[in-house]
Amino acid sequence: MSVRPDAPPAPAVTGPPAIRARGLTKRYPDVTAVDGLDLSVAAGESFGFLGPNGAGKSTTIAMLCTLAVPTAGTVEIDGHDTRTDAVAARRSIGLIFQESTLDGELTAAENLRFHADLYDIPVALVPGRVDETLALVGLSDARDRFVRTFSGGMRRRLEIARALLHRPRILFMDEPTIGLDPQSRAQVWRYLHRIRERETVTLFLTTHYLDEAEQCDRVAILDAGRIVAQGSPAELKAVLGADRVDLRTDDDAAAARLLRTRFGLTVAEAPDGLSFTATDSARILPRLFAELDVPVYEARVTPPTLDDVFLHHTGHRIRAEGPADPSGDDAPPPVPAPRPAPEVASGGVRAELRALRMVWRREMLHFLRDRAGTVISLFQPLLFLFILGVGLAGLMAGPSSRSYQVFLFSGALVTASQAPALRVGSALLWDRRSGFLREMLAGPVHRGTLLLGTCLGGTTVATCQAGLLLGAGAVIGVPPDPGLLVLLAAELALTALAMTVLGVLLAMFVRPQTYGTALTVLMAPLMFLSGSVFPLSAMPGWMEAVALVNPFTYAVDAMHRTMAVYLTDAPASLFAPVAWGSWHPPVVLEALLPAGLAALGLMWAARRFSRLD
Ligand SMILES: Nc1ncnc2c1ncn2[C@@H]1O[C@H](COP(=O)(O)OP(=O)(O)OP(=O)(O)O)[C@@H](O)[C@H]1O
Repeated sequence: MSVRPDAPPAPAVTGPPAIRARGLTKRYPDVTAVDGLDLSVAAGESFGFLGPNGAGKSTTIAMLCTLAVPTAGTVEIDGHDTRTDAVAARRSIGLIFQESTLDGELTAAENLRFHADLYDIPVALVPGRVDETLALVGLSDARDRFVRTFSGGMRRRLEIARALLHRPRILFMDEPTIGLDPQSRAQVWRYLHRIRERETVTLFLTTHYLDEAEQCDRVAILDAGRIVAQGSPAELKAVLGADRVDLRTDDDAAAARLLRTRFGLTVAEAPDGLSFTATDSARILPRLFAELDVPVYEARVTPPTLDDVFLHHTGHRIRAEGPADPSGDDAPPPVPAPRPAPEVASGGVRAELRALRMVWRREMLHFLRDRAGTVISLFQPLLFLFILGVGLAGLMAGPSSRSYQVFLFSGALVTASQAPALRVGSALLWDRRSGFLREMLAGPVHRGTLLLGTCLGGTTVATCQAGLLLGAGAVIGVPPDPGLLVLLAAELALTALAMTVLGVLLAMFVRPQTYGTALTVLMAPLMFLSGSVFPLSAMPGWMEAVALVNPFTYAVDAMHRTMAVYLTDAPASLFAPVAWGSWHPPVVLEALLPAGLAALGLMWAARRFSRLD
C-alpha cells in the first residue's frame, strides 16, 4: 500500500465544527446499527470513517445528511440542528451516495441542471457552473449523452460533479470509489484533492479501503456501530509502535531460536517463514544478519497499517485494501481557475416553486421521451370505446350503439388518463429503488414540494395523453365543440390529479412488487362502479349504494352531464344525473370533488413522504 504524499494538509481551522454529532444512535428492529456515536469534524478537515461491511458507516452518513431519522442523539451541520433546521443543513451539504443516484433517462447536463434547480443556484450561473464541473471531471464531451449509456466510472464522476455543483461547504461521500477500477479510483481521488486545493471544503467519507483512509486528516475506526479509535492515521499507528518483520531463511527453526533467546522476541513460525513485531526493527535486523549463521533469502519490514490498528482495537481484521494505489499518475484533466464561491441560496417560496417546476419538468421529459409508452397506453381506452362500446350496446335496452359509445367516452377518457397518472406512483417506487429519490430527498426543499411537483407532473402527462383521445371523440359522434372539449379537458385534469395522488399514496404503503397488483385490485371496482361502463340506474340497489360513495362516480357524472348539454339526442336512460333521493349534486361540486380528495390525499402522502428514511 502506498500513501499519496501530496495530499493537501488540513487548513487552519477556526469557528464552530462543520459536523457535530452527540450520542447518535440508530436502532432497527434486529440490530443497533449506530450506537451512541460522538464526533466533531472541523471546517476544512478531511475525515474518514473506516470500518468493515455492516459497521454502520452508511447509516451514520444518512443520519448526518438528514436522510435517516436518528433513534437518539443530535446532529449539527454547519451550526444547524438537523432536527429543527433540516432544510438549512441540507443547503450546506453535497452528497455522493454509495450507489448511483442519477436519472438514466436524462442526459449528463440535464442531471446537473435538475440539481441546480433543486439547490436554487442563481439561474445566470447555471450554464457556466455546469460546463465547469463537467470539465472538472472530464465529461465535457459526454454532456448530452443519456446517463443510462455511461460506464460505472463515468457515472461516479458525474455524481462528483453534481455534488460539487452548488459549492457545498461539506461534502459527504459514502464509499466514493466502490466498484471502480484502479484507474477510475485514482481519478476520483485526484479530483477530490484538487477540489480541496481550490476551496475550503470539509470532506467526510466512509470507506473500507485502508489506503483511502490513510489520505484523511483524521480517521475514526468504526466497529459494530461504535467508534473504537479516532485520530490522524499517524497518531493511530503510533499507538502500536511496532513494525511487522517477515523473514525467510535457510533454517527457520534456528533463526526463530536465536530471535527468542538472544533478542527476547515473540516469533510466529509458518511454513513459508517467520514473523515477529519489533519496535526497533531498524536496529535489530543488522544485528540479526550478523549473528545468524544461516542464509536469509528475504526480510520484509512493514510499518503498522490502519488494518493493524483495527486488529488491535477490535481483535479482527478489516476487509481488503483498495484494488490499487489511488494516487495513480494519469494525466490530470483540465481544471478551471479557482472562482470565489457565491453565497449559498437562502431558500424561501421562490426556491420551493423552482424545485416544484423542476420536478414537474422531469415528469414531462420522461413522458415526451417515452413515445412507445404513450401509444401503448392509448390502446386500452380505444378497446374500451370500440370493443366494449360496440359489443355491449346491444345488451343495453333502448339506446343505439352510437349513443352508448358516446356514453362510454367519459369512461374512456378517465381510462386514458389512468395509466399515466398511476404510473407516477410506480415511478416514485422506481426512483426509490434506483436511488434517484435520495438525490431529491437530500435537496434543501420541503418534501411536500417534491411530492406536489411529481403529482402535478403526472396530472399534466395524464391530461395530455387523454387529450389525444379527445380528438377521437368526433369519430363516434361527440360534438367537436371547442367549449365542450375545454370543459372535458378541465374535468379530466381534476380527475387525473385524484388518480395521480391515489397512485402516489399507494406507493407510500406498498412494496414495488406489490404495487401493480394492489393497483388493479383498487382501480377495477372503482372504475366498474363509477357509472362509466353502465349507468347507476342499471345497477342493483346495493351496487348503486357503493357507487354513490365512489368519488370517481361524480367525476364521470360531471363529464356525462357536460356532454349531455352539447348532445341533441342524449338518451335519459344513460345520461340521467346521479341523484341522492331527489337531489342532484351540482356539476361544479362533482368536478371539484376528486380535486378536494386529492388535496387531502396529498397531505397524507406528504406526511408519509417526509418520514421516509
Ligand atoms: N433499513 C434497515 N433496516 C434494518 N437494518 C438495517 C437497515 N439499514 C441498515 N441496517 C443494518 O444496520 C447495520 C449497519 O448497516 P450500514 O449499511 O450502515 O453498514 P456499513 O458500514 O455502511 O456497511 P457497508 O460497508 O456494507 O455499506 C447492518 O447490520 C445493516 O444490516
